[in-house]
Amino acid sequence: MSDILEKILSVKHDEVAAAQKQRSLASLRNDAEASRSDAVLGPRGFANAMRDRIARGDAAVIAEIKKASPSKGLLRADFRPAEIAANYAEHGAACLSVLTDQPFFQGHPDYLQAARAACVLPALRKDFLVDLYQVYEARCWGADAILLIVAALDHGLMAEMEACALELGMDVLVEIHDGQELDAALRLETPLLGVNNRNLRTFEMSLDTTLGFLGAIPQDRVVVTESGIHTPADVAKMRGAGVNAFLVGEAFMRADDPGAELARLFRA
Ligand SMILES: O=C(O)c1ccccc1NCC(=O)[C@H](O)[C@H](O)COP(=O)(O)O
Repeated sequence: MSDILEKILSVKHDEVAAAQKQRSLASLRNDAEASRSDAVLGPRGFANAMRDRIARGDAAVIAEIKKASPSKGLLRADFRPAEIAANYAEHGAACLSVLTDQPFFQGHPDYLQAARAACVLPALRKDFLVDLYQVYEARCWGADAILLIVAALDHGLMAEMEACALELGMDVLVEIHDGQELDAALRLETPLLGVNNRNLRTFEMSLDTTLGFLGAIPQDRVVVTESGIHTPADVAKMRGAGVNAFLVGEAFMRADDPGAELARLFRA
């Protein structure tokens, strides 16, 4: 029986096939290339925003905007992406992560555009990318970075997608969860290496997943701990181990005031 990740990936292949019937790759690529020099859509420098925070001694927080998730269902009924983005920016987020997946996370490409327009922060297209077509889409929608999940991709295609993203001026967050995936991630150029504490097939969660990788990750990579960060103690545990970059969704989405919750978790 297929797990949730397999189901998501199958839907993504169908979505790409359907989108390509509406609009050719060549047409999409033209707009993606033109967007590089667009005053509004031009890339904002996701990796640099992360590195700047860390160089100042602060935590670099990628604050996520997600309405729902497969593991937890609806997270936030009163969901206004632009307001949330501005609120995150006011409270010190380094970057945004915006779900564009609709069937599993109730996301939308419009949310990415609205969030980005509401503040100056760079934004990640948070979705399950399985095809170059989605990389061009991401840039057309104003994404400053894309997520590449090692478990979801053939390694040759992953390298091609990274090269395409970099060529378009976007950064890449590469995501791993288990040991065999690290080598493939390190073959990419990106400095941003996400370790997902959530097993995307079983939803099991352990912050020890990030901690277990630390000895094996070269110093020139920025380790981003992803998922399951809920308390100041979780943040302190990570920072104590030398992890200074975070991707947080649920804890903020469930709070009355997501930005204030960000400040509360990361104040120290
Ligand atoms: O969040 C899920 O339920 C999920 C299920 C299947 C694949 C991916 C999933 N989440 C993506 C993420 O990794 C998180 O949105 C992100 O790391 C933030 O996690 P959290 O702070 O725990 O919301």
